[in-house]
Amino acid sequence: MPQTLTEKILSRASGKSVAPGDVVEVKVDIAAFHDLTGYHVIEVMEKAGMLKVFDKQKIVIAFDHLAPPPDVRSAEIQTQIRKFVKELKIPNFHDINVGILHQILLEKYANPGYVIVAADSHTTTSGAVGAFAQGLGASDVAAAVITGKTWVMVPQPFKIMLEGKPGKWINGKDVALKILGDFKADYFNGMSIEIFVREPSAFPMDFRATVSNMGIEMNADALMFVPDDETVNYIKTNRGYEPNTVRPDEGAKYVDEYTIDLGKLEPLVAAPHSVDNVKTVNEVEGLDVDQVFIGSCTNGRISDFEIAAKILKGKRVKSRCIAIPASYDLFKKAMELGYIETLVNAGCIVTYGTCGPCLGGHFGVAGPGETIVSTSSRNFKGRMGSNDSKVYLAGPAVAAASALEGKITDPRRFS
Ligand SMILES: CC(C)[C@H](C(=O)O)[C@@H](O)C(=O)O
Ligand code: SF4
Repeated sequence: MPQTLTEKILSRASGKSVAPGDVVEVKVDIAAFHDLTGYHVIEVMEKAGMLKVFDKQKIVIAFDHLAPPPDVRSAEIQTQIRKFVKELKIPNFHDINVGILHQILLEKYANPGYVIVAADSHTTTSGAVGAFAQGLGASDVAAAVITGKTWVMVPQPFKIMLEGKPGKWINGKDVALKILGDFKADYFNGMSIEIFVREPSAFPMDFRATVSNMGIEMNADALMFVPDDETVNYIKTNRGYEPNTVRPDEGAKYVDEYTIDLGKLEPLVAAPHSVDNVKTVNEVEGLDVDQVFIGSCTNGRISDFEIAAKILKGKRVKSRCIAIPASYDLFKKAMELGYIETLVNAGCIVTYGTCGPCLGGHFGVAGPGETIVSTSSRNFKGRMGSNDSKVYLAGPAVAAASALEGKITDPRRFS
């Protein structure tokens, strides 16, 4: 029987041929956690009396939510995790100066065909390279860390085809929001989305990462880009080796199919307070904006900063603007390319590698009555701070254009 990517990966990982609906035990290739959930993962391991890991090389830990620690409790949590790392001699530990877990997984560890579990919902991000990547609760991750195994119900595979080339200011976010607007946030429950890109180079890894990242906002069990030349090039360029790839078989069966013509997309936003309250930028243009956030594991990559820098070059922002590349490596690259200088000269506050304001933690929490335009993943009530603030999710072009004008702005004005 021809197999989908989902079936192929889960068949390999479980050691038997699987079909949608099967509940199987699978071997994990990577189990990961960050500071905020790591605390609970370790607590579960301690309570179970099993403070051990199945394979040191396959555990990845990063400090991002509480990086650098905004309060004493956060500092304590990080100290405790550092102790765990030292005692168990975990090599793949990334302290506060490296980046957001999902970006680190993408840059350094995720490979096509891998099964990745991490104690964070946006683990789906690694689907950008064709990994079956799922966020799990702390107890399930603790079990995977100890045993190297987890269980899954094999999801129903859904096929999405991306055709054509995106226009100048269109980015992965517009594709994610298009899917969310057309299907609504709970549609893909129990499904895995497999995305085929007709012209691989037209939809680069940064864009793919944004869409995979928001797979969890679509409630999908996984969102994977079918590995192609772009996947191989990305891994080769970043890590110096050519990965093994895995692709669905010809004739594999999907529950449904849907095609997006990238050339026809326009800049989209998700208006408060849900990710599927999707509108075109023109429908909300002109609304006053207090703060703009360009960053997060959703849209804090080089192409996001490139787009923002193009719009902000030689100008000055009218609203507050906080910009955070998702990792130290991305920050350095953005610095070399002059994007950081451009953003700083435009009046943005720039740092790197923290979740910061994305979940209202620190580094620019939204105040009562404020309107935020954010390139991050969620706009639920109170997500970025006050319950009385409003968050509009958008790609970097809408975010930068809005910062510049101090109100929601169509970036196509800057063409
Ligand atoms: C704190 C963490 C558990 C959470 C998640 O799982 O996604 C956070 O990263 C988020 O984006 O809301
Ligand atoms: S950047 Fe935001 S979405 Fe990503 S892991 Fe951090 S809090 Fe979650």
